[in-house]
Amino acid sequence: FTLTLIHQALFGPSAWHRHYPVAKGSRQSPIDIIPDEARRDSSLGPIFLKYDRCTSLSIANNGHSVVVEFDDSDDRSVIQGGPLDNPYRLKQFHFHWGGKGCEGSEHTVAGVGYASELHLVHWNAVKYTTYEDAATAPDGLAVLGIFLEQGDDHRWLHTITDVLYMVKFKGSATNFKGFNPKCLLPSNLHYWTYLGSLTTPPLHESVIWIVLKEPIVVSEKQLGMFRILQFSGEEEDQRMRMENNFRPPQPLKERISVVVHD
Ligand SMILES: Cc1cc(C)cc(S(N)(=O)=O)c1
Ligand SMILES: [Zn+2]
Repeated sequence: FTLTLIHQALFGPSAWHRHYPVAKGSRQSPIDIIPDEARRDSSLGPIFLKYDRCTSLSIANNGHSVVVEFDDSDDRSVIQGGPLDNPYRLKQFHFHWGGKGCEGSEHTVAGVGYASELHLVHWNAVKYTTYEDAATAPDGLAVLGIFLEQGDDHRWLHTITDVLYMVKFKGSATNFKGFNPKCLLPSNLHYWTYLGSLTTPPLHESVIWIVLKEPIVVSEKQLGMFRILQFSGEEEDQRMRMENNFRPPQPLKERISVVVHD
């Protein structure tokens, strides 16, 4: 327990500003979304998700989360519409979660967190030639955030939780082809959107955030499967269970507010 506290103090969110001064920037993520203060913008339309099943490639443990990578060499799997000027290509998705019974989402809604949060990361391949270039540009990335609420078993999440044992340790990866993330979407795509950042270092302020209002429901058992993952590598003797890998909400600063579409 004390090891975790020391680890948090040295490497956790409150220490990131030492190596990444942008951590105290003007458009940091996540934030606490206050629905009653969200502005309506009639020019803001619905988002469209075109996810082609055959672009998923692999699932990996990168020491911070479990990530499913996609083939982003063309526009087969994209998000478009809403606040976006052009299609953004799906590159990867990953999760953030808490400890047993604790909250683990990054964004909160009127101060309330969810059990977990799924991030589908897309990049602007129309304006930028590589993901790396897009990741440092103010309109380079579009991340779709989906809350996971604890309840009944999710019908499709087992396709991910069933293979987590294969990527238990940092640096491990395995084949994960033919997965369509459409099965992880809630029934409606009403969303809040605001300009923000990556929520883990390097914290680039390059993300147009689109956070869905409706959570998906997953069971405590399925959430518990994420906690078999380790922050540490197989060879490290200090076993560090991967949990509470979320950044707390950051100051809204001069961002007037979030915009809502429903
Ligand atoms: C460091 C980092 C990289 C990527 C692609 C995405 C994020 S996040 N959690 O903001 O979606 C963080
Ligand atoms: Zn994330």
